[in-house]
Amino acid sequence: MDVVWMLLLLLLFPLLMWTSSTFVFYFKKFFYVAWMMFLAIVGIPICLLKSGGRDVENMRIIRSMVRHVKYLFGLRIEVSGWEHLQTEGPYVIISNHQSSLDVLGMMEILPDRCTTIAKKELVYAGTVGLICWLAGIVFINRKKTSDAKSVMADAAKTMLDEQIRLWVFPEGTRNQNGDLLPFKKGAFHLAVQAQVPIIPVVFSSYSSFYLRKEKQFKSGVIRLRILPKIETKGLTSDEVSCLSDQSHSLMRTAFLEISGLVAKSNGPLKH
Ligand SMILES: CCCCCCCCCCCCCCC(=O)SCCNC(=O)CCNC(=O)[C@H](O)C(C)(C)COP(=O)(O)OP(=O)(O)OC[C@H]1O[C@@H](n2cnc3c(N)ncnc32)[C@H](O)[C@@H]1OP(=O)(O)O
Ligand SMILES: CCCCCCCC/C=C\CCCCCCCC(=O)OC[C@@H](O)COP(=O)(O)O
Repeated sequence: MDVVWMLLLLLLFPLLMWTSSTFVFYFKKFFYVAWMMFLAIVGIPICLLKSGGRDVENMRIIRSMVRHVKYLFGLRIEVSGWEHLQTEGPYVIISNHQSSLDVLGMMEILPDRCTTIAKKELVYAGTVGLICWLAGIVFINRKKTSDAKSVMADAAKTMLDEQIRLWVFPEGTRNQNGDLLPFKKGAFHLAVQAQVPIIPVVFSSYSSFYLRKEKQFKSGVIRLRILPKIETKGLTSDEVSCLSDQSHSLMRTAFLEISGLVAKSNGPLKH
């Protein structure tokens, strides 16, 4: 009887993959999480052997382990503006955030000695959480601004002491509304406190291949544009709002351009 069920399932699987885009969506989502968990199981001992504990250098291991994943999902990543990452010393990278798939684009361009700021809940994500901790990811409690601010102030000092770069998602959450959300201020305070440049990175809209609400996950292209650095030397906390607005405007323009979208007088966007 078990064999009959097995055969039925084996027949049903390709049929569902062929006929149901919803099935494909859930299968790919499940496979993405499962594969990342598996990669982390392999990566954790490698990190421990190489660096003996929590160390930003472990990000190199994650980077090299994750780079093939785009092929498994039929995704192509086109990067422009590489020259803007040729900057010595610490800096803050800011990017828009649409989905956990952003990790694929992130690992495509992640500079050496660069880690990220993430919500504290991620540390509990099983093996992925553990490898994130080992790679020096800075966890913040988004619900407690004062805690998050003090963790980020410490991060500003560590960046300088240990020559570390930090990647921040200034929208503060995942967003697939076809536009950028208003920016939170943490990334800009961080850069001003450390007096380091900001390098904006923009991911094109995933709406042509990945739609959460419509349950679609097809093959597609992610365009990644690295923008010129924005200096913060001499700026004070009074100029943070201005810096945030300037970055938002530059990134929104790039987002629209590389996504093939047009803005309707700052309102909703159309293809
Ligand atoms: C082998 C396989 C392995 C696979 C593993 C792959 C690993 C890859 C990991 C990828 C991880 C991706 C994770 C992504 C995320 O988790 S995104 C979510 C978390 N990130 C953020 O939220 C960052 C952005 N948020 C902020 O920066 C916020 O500003 C925050 C600090 C959290 C505060 O939030 P909030 O209060 O809601 O917002 P405001 O910005 O409006 O701030 C309120 C006032 O506080 C002032 N402020 C903010 N920050 C600071 C600061 N650092 N210092 C001083 N003051 C600060 C801000 O100016 C506001 O005051 P005013 O209104 O200006 O007076
Ligand atoms: C004990 C098992 C728990 C299982 C949990 C599975 C966790 C996911 C595991 C693998 C996914 C691939 C690695 C991606 C890491 C990226 C994390 C991410 O993108 O987090 C979302 C966060 O930016 C914003 O979240 P909100 O939308 O604001 O909330």
